[in-house]
Amino acid sequence: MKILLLGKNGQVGWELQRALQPLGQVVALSRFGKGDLVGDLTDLSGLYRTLSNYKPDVVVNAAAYTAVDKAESEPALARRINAEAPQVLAECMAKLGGWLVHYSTDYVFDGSGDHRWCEDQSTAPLNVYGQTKLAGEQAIQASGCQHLIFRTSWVYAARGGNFAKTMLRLAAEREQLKVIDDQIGSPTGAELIADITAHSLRIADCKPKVSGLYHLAADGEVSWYGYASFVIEQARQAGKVLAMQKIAAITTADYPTPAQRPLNSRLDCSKLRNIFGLHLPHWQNGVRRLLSEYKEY
Ligand SMILES: NC(=O)C1=CN([C@@H]2O[C@H](COP(=O)(O)OP(=O)(O)OC[C@H]3O[C@@H](n4cnc5c(N)ncnc54)[C@H](OP(=O)(O)O)[C@@H]3O)[C@@H](O)[C@H]2O)C=CC1
Ligand SMILES: Cc1cn([C@H]2C[C@H](O)[C@@H](COP(=O)(O)OP(=O)(O)O[C@H]3O[C@@H](C)C(=O)[C@@H](O)[C@H]3O)O2)c(=O)[nH]c1=O
Repeated sequence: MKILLLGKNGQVGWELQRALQPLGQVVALSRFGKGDLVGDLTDLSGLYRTLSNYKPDVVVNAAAYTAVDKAESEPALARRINAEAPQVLAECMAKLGGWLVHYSTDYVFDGSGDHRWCEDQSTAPLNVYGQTKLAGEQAIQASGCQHLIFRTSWVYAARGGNFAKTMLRLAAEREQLKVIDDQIGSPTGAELIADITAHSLRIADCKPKVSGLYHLAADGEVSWYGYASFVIEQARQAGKVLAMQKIAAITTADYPTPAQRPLNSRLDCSKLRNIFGLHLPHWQNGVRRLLSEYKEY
């Protein structure tokens, strides 16, 4: 299998570099590309040329515009990277007859209710990032290419920026933290996402019917406040000295941000479980592992 990985230095991209190796020949690109291969998702004609010449069997797109608040003031750039580039990738893979693996987000939903969202439920993103990610999904689906789109949530990894690492940094610097307690979701490790991707691709290679959209999030649920409390408690138990004396649970209304975020980010992952036979571990398992491996911590 000839695999082209885009976004190799992101949280998920970094883990994919490891997880995809056993599947075949992997060429991994950052935004700076390699030789004639273009890796910059803003360069649509360069992407088209790269895929047409290189002719991969699989493109795995881990590159994205992920700055949720900043996207509100850079909608054109977010759309280019999250929607227009995936459309080019999908149209090329439709012509080549290959697979496109792509990642999307819980932020495509409006966050109403307290149920777990299924893949076929109505989307209504509250912010620019979510709107552009949804447009990317839709372009891939419309292209007719064979695809695996994994909608995941609250991604963390030892490498890269994420909420858990922000909380550890703030807890080391400040006496008090205030964290939102009414947005509920499931922190999901990049390592897990990469391993599930590799497993699913192996199955997809012999079963083209699995092409489609899947929810992929760790089991269980928690608020950002509960997640932060868990991370800080684990750090303390491991002997880390923190300045933080108090962590206060606040509401979304108490923490205004440029981008509105959904209250209910619970994803129902039964489709992934049924089609691929995969049981996703509880979010605490992966977060414990992150903390035991995270060097600076
Ligand atoms: N992070 C999260 O909490 C969640 C992420 N997702 C989705 O999962 C996927 C992976 O996310 P994650 O690994 O966390 O994201 P990261 O922000 O860690 O990584 C994104 C990568 O995209 C790259 N990138 C940004 N702009 C461009 C560009 N113009 N051309 C090429 N590469 C570019 C970045 O490059 P550089 O390093 O050079 O900046 C970075 O390596 C994305 O599709 C994201 O939308 C879904 C749910 C939650
Ligand atoms: C730093 C901080 C954040 N928060 C809140 C703000 C926000 O509602 C929540 C998470 O903040 P962040 O900005 O880290 O997370 P955010 O960038 O919104 O995370 C999202 O990223 C994109 C890419 C996704 O696809 C989503 O699944 C999700 O992971 O925590 C606090 O309550 N207190 C704090 O001190």
